[in-house]
Amino acid sequence: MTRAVLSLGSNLGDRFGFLQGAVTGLKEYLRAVSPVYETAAWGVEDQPDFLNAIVVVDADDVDEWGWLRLGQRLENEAGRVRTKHWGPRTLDVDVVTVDGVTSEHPELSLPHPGTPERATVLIPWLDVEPDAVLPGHGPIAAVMSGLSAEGVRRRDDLRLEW
Ligand SMILES: Nc1ncnc2c1ncn2[C@@H]1O[C@H](COP(=O)(O)OP(=O)(O)OP(=O)(O)O)[C@@H](O)[C@H]1O
Ligand SMILES: Nc1nc2c(c(=O)[nH]1)N=C(CO)CN2
Repeated sequence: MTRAVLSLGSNLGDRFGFLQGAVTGLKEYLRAVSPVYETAAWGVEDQPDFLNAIVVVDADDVDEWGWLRLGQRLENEAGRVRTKHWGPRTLDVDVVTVDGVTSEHPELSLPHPGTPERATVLIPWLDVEPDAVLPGHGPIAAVMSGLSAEGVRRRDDLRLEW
């Protein structure tokens, strides 16, 4: 059994529809789905706000590479066009962690190296797994306590169905 935490993001087109499409595509594996957050863009700041959410998935027959491929398939189904690094996208699916797996492979780095700096990942993750631990960094609540939550706003009017 591999349990994974995936982060979903969208800042182009029907943002909520793309997140809902990803959740629907993961239906058979879902264990938890976070609230949706409207978040100011980090990295390249001159782009539209994102919607971000976290899902927890698990499966007997999907390993870490399987989660990556599944995420990439969902991105492609959302019509994602790869343009610039950290640029706007219809759907981004990042593999945040896979239980028991660390990797420094350039195509699959685990835990995802951006996680300790990203309130856009940690805040929704805390909603669904308040006691989670980020390997190498400690409890996610402690990691988040060192970051600002500015620009991360919960959208209670948007609920992902699963
Ligand atoms: N944990 C991971 N989850 C998803 N992709 C990863 C991971 N580790 C490495 N990658 C690789 O990152 C590459 C680029 O992904 P992508 O274009 O989505 O990056 P990005 O979303 O712009 O930036 P970031 O990865 O910092 O969020 C992919 O080809 C993928 O193989
Ligand atoms: N708020 C926010 N900003 C981003 C995000 C994201 O998911 N949320 N993803 C990016 C590329 O991975 C770049 N910037």
